[in-house]
Amino acid sequence: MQAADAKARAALKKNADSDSTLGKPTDAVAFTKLIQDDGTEYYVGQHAITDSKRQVKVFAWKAPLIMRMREATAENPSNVRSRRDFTTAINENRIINIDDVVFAELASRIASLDDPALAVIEGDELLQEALGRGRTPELQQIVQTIQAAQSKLIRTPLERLLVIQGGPGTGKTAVALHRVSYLLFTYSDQLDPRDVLVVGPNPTFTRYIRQVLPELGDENVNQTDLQGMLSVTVSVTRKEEPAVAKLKGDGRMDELILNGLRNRVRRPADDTRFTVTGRTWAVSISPEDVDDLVENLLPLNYNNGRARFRTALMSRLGVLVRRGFDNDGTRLGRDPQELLRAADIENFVERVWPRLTPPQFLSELFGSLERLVAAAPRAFGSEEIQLLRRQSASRISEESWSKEDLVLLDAVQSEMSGATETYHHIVVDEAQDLTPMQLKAIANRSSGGSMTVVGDIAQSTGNWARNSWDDVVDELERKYEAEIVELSHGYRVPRSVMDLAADVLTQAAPGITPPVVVRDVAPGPQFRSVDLEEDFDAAVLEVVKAHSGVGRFVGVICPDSRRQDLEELLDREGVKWNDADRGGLSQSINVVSPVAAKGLEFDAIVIADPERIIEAGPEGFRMLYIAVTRTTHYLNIVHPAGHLPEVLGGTSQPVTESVAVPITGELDLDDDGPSAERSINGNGSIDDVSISSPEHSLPVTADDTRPAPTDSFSDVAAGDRASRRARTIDRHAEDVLDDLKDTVAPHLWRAVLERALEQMRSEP
Ligand SMILES: Nc1ncnc2c1ncn2[C@@H]1O[C@H](COP(=O)(O)OP(=O)(O)OP(=O)(O)O)[C@@H](O)[C@H]1O
Repeated sequence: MQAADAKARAALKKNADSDSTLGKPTDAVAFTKLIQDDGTEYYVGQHAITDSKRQVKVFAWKAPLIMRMREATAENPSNVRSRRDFTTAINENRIINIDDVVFAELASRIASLDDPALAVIEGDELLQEALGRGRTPELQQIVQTIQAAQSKLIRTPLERLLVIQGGPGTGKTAVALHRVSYLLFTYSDQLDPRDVLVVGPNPTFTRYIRQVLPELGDENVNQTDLQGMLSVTVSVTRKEEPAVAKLKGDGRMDELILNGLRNRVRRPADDTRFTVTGRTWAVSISPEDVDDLVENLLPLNYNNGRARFRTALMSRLGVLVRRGFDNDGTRLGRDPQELLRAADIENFVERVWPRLTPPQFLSELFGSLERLVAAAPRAFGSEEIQLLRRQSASRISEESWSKEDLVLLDAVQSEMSGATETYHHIVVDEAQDLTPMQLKAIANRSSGGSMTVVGDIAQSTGNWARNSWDDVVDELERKYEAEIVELSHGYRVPRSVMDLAADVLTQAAPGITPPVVVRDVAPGPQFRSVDLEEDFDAAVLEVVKAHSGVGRFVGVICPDSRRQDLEELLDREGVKWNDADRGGLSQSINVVSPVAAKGLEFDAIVIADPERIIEAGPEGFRMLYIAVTRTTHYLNIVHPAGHLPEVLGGTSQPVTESVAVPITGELDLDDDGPSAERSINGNGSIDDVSISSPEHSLPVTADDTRPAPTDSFSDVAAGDRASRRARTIDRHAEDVLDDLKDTVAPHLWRAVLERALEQMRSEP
């Protein structure tokens, strides 16, 4: 049976969700039993199961009642006495393990602990088992182990602008997708899967996440990357200079486009005469008449305005024809408009209000300095206008377009037609990188402002790398005020790796706290120093093969400058590998650029030359932070001898163009940063000791964890620390000055700085 409308479809789907035939016969019937204080029992599974009298035997995980009960914690059991988790054999509906949590008992056990929440997560066997599993090229659903903090976000009501901030691996993507499933279930009378749009940063990411919703029983949700979301399809053949790319993402481009379109409507310089069939006289339209006709139509979208202009013109000319007949004293026996020549009308409309396509408009705008100057809002500088100016191709089909142009073409399309497909709920992943123009394109597609926006400010890179959610929220806030909520536990990255990442974070995003890690995994980060440049790629390959040889899902994160050589070596050696920057992921070896690695995860990450990743920038430290945090288990860092960056415990100081300014949280000016004080010992665990660097302390072996520190280097370490601190302070001071210069008149600098210090001191 076909459902005629969205509501009926939703009702059918809801019924189907409680149909015991959903899911495979080998799926677990239920995975949890919740028992309330009064003894009532609730079985929970992937799908609801009802008996012949339509009594629910097993509740779907996403039923609001169940979600609320699963948020029970030891401190706040909310009428839930105990929870029993069942583990079933894979592809066999047979229980192989049972784990019981009795909340009162748990409460007394953890009462004395420093961080009870963490202790509970660490002690959650089912979760730990799930996190320890090997990864695949597709993200998996997490219904059985959703954590209380995640559940609260999943359950946030539909009509919200929810922003989820969280460090790497805190489950933001997983939460956003499970939220979609929850919303489709709970608001099935208002929300059809086709009303939901999930937007990711690139096609590889979309492929990586696309199975989660169908696995949860939700087909037909639109999942796409940003480029795929746009309404204009032209192929991208042009790469912009960074300054041009940044400018084209600027929100002011919207106004430039609007002005540019309005400027295309032109009044003729002289009167225009229109022949009247069968008459010796003609009717004419003056420039002032055109002004009158156009005035009220300009605020309409361009195409609609054009159509209305044509109608208004015809009716005005009709009046003039009728008047002419009256003056002649002749009877007009038909519609006066029929006496006008269609070609004359079309030519005139085309002269005043030309028919345009988005590519034609943009090509002509960028190709004319005069048009650009006329369209540029006052805030545009002359250098900015020059940045946009380019030679138009002689034929529109030969014009070259950049990916930044695509967003502009989309904006032109929407200004022209006023019609963009809209969605009731939009999920935006990796939102921290989006340009204002991209954000506008997304906001344009939201029918009422209901969105789930996820990302991590510390991983914000690109031309619009940012240090807060403020401007993102400004672009997206229409009907609802944004609620920014943070996830603080990291489920992906093992502790020893996150400790290393935390050192990188001090440079990447000072002031941001790394996630609280919930698992330990041996062996911790492994370092490999390579003496000769000609041996470098072979050393990377050796490490990669060691992982792929035992069936691990490997990501090789490689800076662009090393990419071609590495790819050639892989091909020469006949190694099967996959280019993760184009298309999808393969089960075994995937070569990926730092920026495309965002959002992905692998069993093993091999970083080839971290120093070059930092130097390639922009936001090189953030790129390295992203690279380090992609692993669920193994991390290998291969570097040329003497070129291990200081933030990873080496001695090299990569030359970077930009250093992120502090973001949030307290500034601890006396903090030397953990990188100066920590080292990883031979077992991969971390000791709080002072050392200089592994390269000073021991000869570098072929494949080595960072060696244990020795006391004899503590003086060097102190000296290093002092000079590093001085350099860090210098850099930040320069950043603060740059910001001041950009935003405050010079005579106010001192007062502003003094006031800022005062405010900092008075903050709790
Ligand atoms: N409650 C959970 N139970 C089991 N696995 C979980 C849970 N939460 C998160 N994970 C797992 O942790 C990993 C990281 O999750 P996810 O990719 O959603 O994190 P993220 O915050 O989006 O990371 P990034 O910032 O790197 O994009 C995934 O493998 C996910 O399945």
